[in-house]
Amino acid sequence: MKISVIGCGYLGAVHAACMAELGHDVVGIDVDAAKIASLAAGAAPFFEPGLPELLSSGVASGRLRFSTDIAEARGATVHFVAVGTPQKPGSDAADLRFVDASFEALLEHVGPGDLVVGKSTVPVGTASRLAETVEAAGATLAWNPEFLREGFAVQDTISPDRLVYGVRDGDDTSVATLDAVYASAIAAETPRLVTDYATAELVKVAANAFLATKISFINAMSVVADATGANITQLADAIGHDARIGRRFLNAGVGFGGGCLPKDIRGFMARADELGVGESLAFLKNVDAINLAQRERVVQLAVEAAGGDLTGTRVAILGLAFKPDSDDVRDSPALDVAARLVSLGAIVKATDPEAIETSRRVHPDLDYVATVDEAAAEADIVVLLTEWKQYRELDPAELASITSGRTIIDGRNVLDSSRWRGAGWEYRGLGRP
Ligand SMILES: NC(=O)c1ccc[n+]([C@@H]2O[C@H](COP(=O)([O-])OP(=O)(O)OC[C@H]3O[C@@H](n4cnc5c(N)ncnc54)[C@H](O)[C@@H]3O)[C@@H](O)[C@H]2O)c1
Ligand SMILES: O=c1ccn([C@@H]2O[C@H](COP(=O)(O)OP(=O)(O)O[C@H]3O[C@H](CO)[C@@H](O)[C@H](O)[C@H]3O)[C@@H](O)[C@H]2O)c(=O)[nH]1
Repeated sequence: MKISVIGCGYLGAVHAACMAELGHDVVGIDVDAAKIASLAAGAAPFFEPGLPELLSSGVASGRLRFSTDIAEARGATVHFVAVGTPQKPGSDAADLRFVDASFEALLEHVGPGDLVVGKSTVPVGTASRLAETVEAAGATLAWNPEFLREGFAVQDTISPDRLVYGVRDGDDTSVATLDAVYASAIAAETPRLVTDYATAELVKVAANAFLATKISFINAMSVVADATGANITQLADAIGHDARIGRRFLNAGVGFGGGCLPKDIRGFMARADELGVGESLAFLKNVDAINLAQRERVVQLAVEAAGGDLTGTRVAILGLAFKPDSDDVRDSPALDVAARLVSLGAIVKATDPEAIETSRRVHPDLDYVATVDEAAAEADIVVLLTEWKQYRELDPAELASITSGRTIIDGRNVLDSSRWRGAGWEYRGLGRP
């Protein structure tokens, strides 16, 4: 099939490359000329495992092209829209200006019978509004929310755990078109749910709200664990054995960040307010507040370790990305904590395997170093904030040979506390006695 993908960021670039991998003829379009130049050369403009291989093979095969010219969408029959929907400046609501602009530009180039497919995460009600303009242009709209996780984006796109198609009632043609797009997943019997627009939009934000709630639940438990000497990891293991609860997304730590969970729960609350049902989502305010408080807890652990005043204390920060296997620092708890420690007078050296350049764009003032050794040299306190594999596997004895202090703050609760204590370190986690 001939496919266009409008918006080639963390979602769209992966989607375009995966669609080409599945055998489709794909053009990816973005207004960011630098991003398109990189993609057109077969190089990933951000870190995502598996993406470089798909880009280079797709571009080499001729099945994958990139352009800044929206007119290149002409000729495709399925058009995915994957532009950003960030938080509106000064508000909790989603900013739809990129969605509106991309639809306006795209609709000048769609043909009769084309299918426009919304992938961006949008406030419920957006699709039915956009459907009118799409239909006026002779095309049809479907909303097909995306559930991929950064770090696993390629596998999540090729083999999703479910597909959701939001379509007009009885629109079997769009369902058949999407089934053809996702033929390999359909053949693998991936659950596929056909819904109306509103349900498809809500499925997406409800899923993220649930995940955020699960993380804040365990983080709230970690506060109680700290107050009682209980161990949050054992608690999570124990409740996680209950299949109704499940162990995944019960890792207490510095909390959730990224370009999705934080802004999606806020956008969901803002939309619910507009709909007059804000009270029903009031609990999400606590989810957000608990999450942000985790960052402060880590900062306080550092203040305590420094004897009450961080002025002049040398702190090594390990990890800046919002999660491992990503260079994304949008709303990253790690980068936020690093900046707060600096503002409290600490002398911070920060490192990350992939996220230094992206961090530098947000906080050019921070002192970035390439390796753990450089960050930890002479440090009084070491703070682990993103659980990259290489940080989880750190050898406490080796690290002790280069640091001045012996305090490790495990902001992700991933280190073996007895091993670190056994090697002479003061170990501090969140809810870990
Ligand atoms: N990142 C994820 O893991 C993920 C997963 C599921 C859903 N989503 C949703 O997908 C959407 C995109 O997220 P993202 O993380 O890829 O954002 P992003 O900021 O990385 O990418 C958005 C891209 O859209 C481009 N763009 C903006 N206006 C445009 C226009 N008029 N025409 C063409 N391109 C335009 C930008 O230049 C940018 O490259 C959001 O709604 C997000 O909530 C993201
Ligand atoms: O037990 C856990 C699990 C995750 N996190 C944090 O939660 C954040 C989000 O993690 P994750 O959900 O794995 O990453 P994303 O790539 O942001 O993916 C989420 O957001 C995407 C965009 O909407 C959705 O498509 C995905 O389904 C949804 O998981 C990260 O900061 C993690 O460190 C925790 O603190 N504890």
